[in-house]
Amino acid sequence: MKKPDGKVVLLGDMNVGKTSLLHRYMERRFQETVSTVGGAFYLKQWGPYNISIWDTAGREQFHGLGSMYCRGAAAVILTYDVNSLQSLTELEERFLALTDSASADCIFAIVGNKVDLTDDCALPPDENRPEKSVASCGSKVRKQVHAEDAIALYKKILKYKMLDEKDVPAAEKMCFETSAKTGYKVDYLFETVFEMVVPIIVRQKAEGPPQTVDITDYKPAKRTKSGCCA
Ligand SMILES: Nc1nc2c(ncn2[C@@H]2O[C@H](COP(=O)(O)OP(=O)(O)OP(=O)(O)O)[C@@H](O)[C@H]2O)c(=O)[nH]1
Ligand SMILES: [Mg+2]
Repeated sequence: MKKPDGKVVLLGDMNVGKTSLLHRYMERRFQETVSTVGGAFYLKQWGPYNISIWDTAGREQFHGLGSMYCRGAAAVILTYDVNSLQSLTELEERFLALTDSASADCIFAIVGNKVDLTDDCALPPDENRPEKSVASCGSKVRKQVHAEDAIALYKKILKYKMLDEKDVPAAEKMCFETSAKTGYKVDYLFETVFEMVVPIIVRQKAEGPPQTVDITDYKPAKRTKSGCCA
């Protein structure tokens, strides 16, 4: 197997559509998924580089694995469901700290998935959208999370990382809305991220940081009396 030159990690709550987004991009289709256990990755050739794209499990009991997967990541795609405000809140409360192990110049993208379920009929036509299902809005629900909410989160991330807005890509550029089901903006998301990680890969290769996942770092979640993981 080819050795990856750089790493992109998808993080976010269970059920937001991380696996579906990755399938849509890599396999060019939408299919029923099962909730991810642990993590898995695809290798994507991008120019002369091999980029590993890690799909992680959103379920609470796998939470401890997240920072291990993020180690040295050149980009983290924080994913939420546009129909669940809670899934956006979770990104800040549960997932952001996992990115402490990412590369110091890691790129952050915030992605609101499942826009096909919303009544946002103002979606512009997009050539990446292979199906027509966004056209009808009749039975759709009002979006719970709006672009401004995602932009506010992006700004909080910059604060958390102590980064200056003028040194990083603009919030508007790094907040995406997608549909893994219809394919809406999925290629655009991944390709924008890949373009941005190339300079990071070049720097990482020059410096030679470790790119491997060390499973000895994984600390299992504590078991509660009821037998569930806390
Ligand atoms: N309508 C719609 N459903 C979607 C979309 N993306 C994913 N789903 C559905 O949402 C459910 C969860 O999708 P997954 O891709 O498994 O979610 P996940 O984030 O990988 O979840 P975990 O692996 O548990 O962390 C599945 O039933 C998908 O078919 C989308 O864009 N639109
Ligand atoms: Mg999954």
